[in-house]
Amino acid sequence: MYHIIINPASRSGRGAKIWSEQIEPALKKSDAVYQTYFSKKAGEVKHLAAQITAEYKDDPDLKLIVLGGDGTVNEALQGIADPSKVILGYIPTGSSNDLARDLGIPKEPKAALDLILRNVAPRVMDLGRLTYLDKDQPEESRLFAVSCGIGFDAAVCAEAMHSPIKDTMNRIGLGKLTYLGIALKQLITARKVSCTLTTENAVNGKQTAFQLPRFLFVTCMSHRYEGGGFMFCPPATDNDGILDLCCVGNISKVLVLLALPTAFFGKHYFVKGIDAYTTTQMSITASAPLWVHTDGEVTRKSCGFRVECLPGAIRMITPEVK
Ligand SMILES: Nc1ncnc2c1ncn2[C@@H]1O[C@H](COP(=O)(O)OP(=O)(O)OP(=O)(O)O)[C@@H](O)[C@H]1O
Repeated sequence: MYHIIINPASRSGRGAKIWSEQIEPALKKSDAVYQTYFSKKAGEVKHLAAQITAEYKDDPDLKLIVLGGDGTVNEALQGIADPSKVILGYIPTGSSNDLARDLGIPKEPKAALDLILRNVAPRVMDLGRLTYLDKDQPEESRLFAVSCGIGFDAAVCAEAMHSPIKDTMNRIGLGKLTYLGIALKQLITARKVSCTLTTENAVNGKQTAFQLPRFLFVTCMSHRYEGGGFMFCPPATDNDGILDLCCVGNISKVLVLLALPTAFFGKHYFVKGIDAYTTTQMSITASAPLWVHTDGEVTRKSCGFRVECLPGAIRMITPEVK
């Protein structure tokens, strides 16, 4: 049986339409056995995933299908009791869809459903786990599928989540322009603070600490794309047990503006001050609290956190073995 969690609010309400006009009719025509779970408000996807995985905890191959954007998948991950028992399918209806982009899952929802119904063998995929280490606040962890980050990229997500024009722009198919506008504004106003980044060498386990004075952002990726197609980490592979980092240090904002379009093609490392690292786990301590995101979901500002790769933590329905 397929357990399908639906975020009707994804892409400013298009999720509901895609479900009722494309996915539900196709499912009814098929012989698939399924149960649906609609989120009614933000935060509910986590509870639905927790409820399903608790109720079917004895099923080692629980088929959990998420219809929504990257943020919906991220929320579902927070609720799944034991990811190793879950086979995750994804029907992308968000505006960024970076997870689907990297996995090769069709962006056309009906084609994504067809892939799920074809019953292809799932493959393992790494997850990341971010644990906040702020003093005076309880330790809290969040899983992520695509990436997590601190600084500019998270600030863009934070503002986009509450942007009054995002819905209107999404409705007329120009959602990406919202992000572009917010990114420009955030770039102008971004406060650069310093941080210490500690990585662990993926091969020999050796730890290295870097000082990044006045950094703009650090993103830690399991997949290649974030932010709607920016290929910040071209070598990132989601089943190698390694996380890839893109660190944007103390470079002029004009240079950042020049480098950002090249990041769509993964060519931004020509700029001195943008550096790539690989790690199995890393920690970051910033001199002031900054926004932090996991898969574009922003819940708080933080001065420090640890990130680790959870190799092969979940099984994912994808078109081909990478
Ligand atoms: N019924 C609902 N009403 C409002 N918000 C919801 C609902 N269900 C889930 N959410 C919220 O929607 C957000 C996830 O949206 P998601 O990122 O998947 O789509 P999107 O915003 O269209 O895509 P993108 O992030 O790519 O722009 C989460 O923050 C989640 O809490």
